[in-house]
Amino acid sequence: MKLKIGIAQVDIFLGNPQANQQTIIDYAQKAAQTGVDVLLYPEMWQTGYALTELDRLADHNGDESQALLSQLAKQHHINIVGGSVATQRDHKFYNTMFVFDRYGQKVSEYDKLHLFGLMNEEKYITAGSHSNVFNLDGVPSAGVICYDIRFPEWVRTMMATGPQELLFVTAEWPEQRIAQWQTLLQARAIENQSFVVAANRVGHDNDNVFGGRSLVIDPLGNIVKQASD
Ligand SMILES: NC(=O)CCC(=O)C(=O)O
Repeated sequence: MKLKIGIAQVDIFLGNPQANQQTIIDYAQKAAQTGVDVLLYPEMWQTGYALTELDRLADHNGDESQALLSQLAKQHHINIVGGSVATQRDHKFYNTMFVFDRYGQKVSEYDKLHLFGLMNEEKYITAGSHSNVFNLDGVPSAGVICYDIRFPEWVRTMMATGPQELLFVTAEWPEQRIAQWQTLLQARAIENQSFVVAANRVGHDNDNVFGGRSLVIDPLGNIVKQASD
């Protein structure tokens, strides 16, 4: 099975879902025009890390994000690994990935399990409790969110269940640790003998400059493609 992968390595407007939704719409269109089978978006693409404004910004049950991603998947007939968005459920906030198949059907929903203290995530966000495996065009796959890649045993346990052949990673990974980004992703590819597809955002927010360098890595750890900063 051969899959053409699209990675949306985009900037994110802090606390501005409308502007960010337009970016996501534009990239789905570009992906469809170039025959992409699976499109991956970055972490927290609706809002960025506007964590102090989650009361106002978090997507209730993820309804708005899910409707948009489902519609784009169906309209363009592409699978979408929807990065992640800030969601609100039962008076708690989560960092949630939604995955949709080509027919607009949701195939997975995952709340980030390892919260990143250096970006204050654990002060505002509730950790998820389960892993994230799904099947896209017959390819067994898994998805993780940013800091999750620093937990190799946990990733390995999830990847071994299939075994999963493809690991999708969505991120807001700062430039200052970008060398670790690459090394960690190559390690996850090698130890799981799987492809790794990783989307990192570019641009900056009030606290961080983000490093881009989105990657596709083969099961031997070789870099198949790497974006710039
Ligand atoms: N958004 C994140 O989880 C960032 C993780 C990160 O930067 C790291 O070094 O780990």
